[in-house]
Amino acid sequence: LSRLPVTAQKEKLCCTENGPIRRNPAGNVARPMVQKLPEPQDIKACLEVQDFDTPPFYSTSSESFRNTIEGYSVPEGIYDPIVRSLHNLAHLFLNGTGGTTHLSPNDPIFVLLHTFTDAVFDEWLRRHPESAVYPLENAPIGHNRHHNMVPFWPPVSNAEMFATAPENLGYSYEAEWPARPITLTEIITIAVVAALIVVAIIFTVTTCIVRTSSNKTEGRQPLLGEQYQCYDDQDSRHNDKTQSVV
Ligand SMILES: O=C1C=c2cc(C(=O)O)[nH]c2=CC1=O
Repeated sequence: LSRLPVTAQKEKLCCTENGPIRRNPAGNVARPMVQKLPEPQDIKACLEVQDFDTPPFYSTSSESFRNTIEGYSVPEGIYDPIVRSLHNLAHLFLNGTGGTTHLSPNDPIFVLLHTFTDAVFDEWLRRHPESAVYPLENAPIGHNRHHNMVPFWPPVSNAEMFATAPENLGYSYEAEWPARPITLTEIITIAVVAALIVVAIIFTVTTCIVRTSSNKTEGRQPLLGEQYQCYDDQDSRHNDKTQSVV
């Protein structure tokens, strides 16, 4: 705020009762758990949560990607009422306008935080195409698949926005994501391919050794081996003019 022109500093940036934007990052001494920001490994962990959402499709849902990225679960997905992580933790860390619901959009960090949260969601959609299922019913009002998102106009449903960005929405995120863990199927495939390569190598090497050694053995044999001697004996018998042939 101090970097704004003096006139802007005196003005209310937005029409709230809260006055100018306030930040006191990591300053909430009453809540030590919100004195830190989320870590990169928290992003990695939440990207591995399998299901998009789980009953009751609320802030108490456990093992739900939606509730985890929102920040009501530990980053691995287990719901814990005292935990604040990821998106919520970033809000609460700001400890001021940006940490107060309904005022937080007044802090410009809001846009960055929510854009990054959407980028994580986009990456999750990409990694879990098989379990990317938006709740059809039983979610709170406005949060079922075909409900329209309030307050957008013209109306747009949750289902329409439950889509990967570049392919469906016309924008993309430039972010480096932690490596995806190898799945069991991939481990089995790699093991089978590696085993086949090892067998092929052993077969090739063995064949070469056998051929080389048999070539060597053949090479050492006298040109006139037993069979040639045999022919030789026969020939000499035929040629022996002293023996009568019957
Ligand atoms: O502005 C917000 C403030 C929040 C505080 C929490 C919390 O978990 O206590 N969550 C928030 C979300 C916001 O958007």
